[in-house]
Amino acid sequence: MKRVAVVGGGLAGITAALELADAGCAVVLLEGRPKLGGLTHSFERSGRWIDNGQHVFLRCCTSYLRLLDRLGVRDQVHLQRRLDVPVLSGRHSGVGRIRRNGMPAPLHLGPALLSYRWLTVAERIAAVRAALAMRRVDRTAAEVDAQSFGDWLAAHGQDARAVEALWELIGIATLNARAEDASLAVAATVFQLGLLERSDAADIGWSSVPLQQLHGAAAARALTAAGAAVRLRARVRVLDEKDGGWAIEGETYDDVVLAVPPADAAALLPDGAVELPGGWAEALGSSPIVNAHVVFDRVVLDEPFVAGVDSPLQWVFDRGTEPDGQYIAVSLSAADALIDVPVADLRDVLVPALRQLLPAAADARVKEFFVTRERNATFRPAPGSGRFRPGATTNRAGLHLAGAWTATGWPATMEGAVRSGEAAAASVLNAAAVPVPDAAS
Ligand SMILES: Cc1cc2nc3c(=O)[nH]c(=O)nc-3n(C[C@H](O)[C@H](O)[C@H](O)COP(=O)(O)OP(=O)(O)OC[C@H]3O[C@@H](n4cnc5c(N)ncnc54)[C@H](O)[C@@H]3O)c2cc1C
Repeated sequence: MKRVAVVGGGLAGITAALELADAGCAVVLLEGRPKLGGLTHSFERSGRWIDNGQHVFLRCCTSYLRLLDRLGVRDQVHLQRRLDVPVLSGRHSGVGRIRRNGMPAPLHLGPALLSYRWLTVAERIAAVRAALAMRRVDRTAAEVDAQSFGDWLAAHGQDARAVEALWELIGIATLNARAEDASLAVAATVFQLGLLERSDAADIGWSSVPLQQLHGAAAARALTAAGAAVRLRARVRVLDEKDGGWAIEGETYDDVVLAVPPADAAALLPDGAVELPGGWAEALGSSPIVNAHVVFDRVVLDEPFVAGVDSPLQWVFDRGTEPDGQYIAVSLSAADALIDVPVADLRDVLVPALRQLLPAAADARVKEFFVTRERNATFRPAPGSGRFRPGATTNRAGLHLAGAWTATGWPATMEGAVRSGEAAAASVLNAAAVPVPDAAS
């Protein structure tokens, strides 16, 4: 029986550990923090469960959905029957909608784009043309990775308004980067797999329960039931090669899966284990996400979520109505300019913006306002970042890598993390990864 240590208990490590335990390996999962779930976690505050940041997924996230099945929590997420995003403006009244019809791709989005309220008719036609051209981008080519998504949009007739009110509406939330700062290859992955290749791919899903319950707690149960040992508060500081295996804190393993963030991986990897340029972890970098949590004294949002244009707000989520109010989360991605702004200053900007976007909030009283900040929420999917993303198999026998930042082709998402965990498990088992269809039926 192979003895495997999985270091890191985020979605990547959870997936690798479960797959390896299911395949008959003796698995020990070592997580530095007191709970599993990594960047998807929750905490209790004033009697409410708060997620560190709103998370959504798409129907095309087939590996993530398979993990939810394995964890026995698929019934704890909600998945739209059909993509429908209400888009509100901070300057004008009315609702634009990005939604699909029942037609096959790419016709499923045509009517919505051609009637999209926040663009002129000429911009809508140009957007349809660009969307069709985006279907043909080779997302696997290194020269495409080196190009900027923003440059590509400009070269395909997308003006600043179309970038802001359409492409970045989706792009910033999924890439955690502005178009000009994002690799065309990573953007093409999102738009091709998420929107343009299958009509149902972009139906949006979200958890109906706190993320800690959906991922961390469910994973601890599933791993224990599968015979894996879960060790919390077990931060790994050194990885030693020993007798053809690997030693961690005095115990030896045949294989190790390092499923930790890039900087932690760089610190633990032996010299020469990956063929990446020196300083790769710093070069990959990280990008922040800020969430503002606002409790109003009445219901102000009667949709599960809305997106904003002409507004500092990006996406606004209903986090639950309460007997005397509603809890709203505002998710702000690519938040470099906001990550260090004091709470009071964020409140001064975001609460008036909420009142402008949501008419029902105009006279509502704010009962609570607080902020969660994730400085290292994702790696930066900058043009050329692909060359800093290693695959699951390293140059050292028995040493494997996982994490949303590894070479999955995806931006740093839950789907990317789970896919990387699958790839690492396949690398340990010395087997080809089981091909996953790109979108669930
Ligand atoms: C606020 C926010 C919003 C997001 N929104 C979305 C979204 O809407 N949709 C989406 O798909 N994705 C979203 N993401 C991204 C998604 O959460 C991540 O891509 C994914 O969870 C990363 O999983 P991971 O396992 O690769 O890494 P991590 O979750 O970072 O897990 C790594 C784990 O390793 C542990 N660790 C580190 N060093 C050591 C060590 N030396 N020893 C032991 N353990 C160690 C860490 O404690 C951590 O638990 C969001 C992220 C954030 C922060």
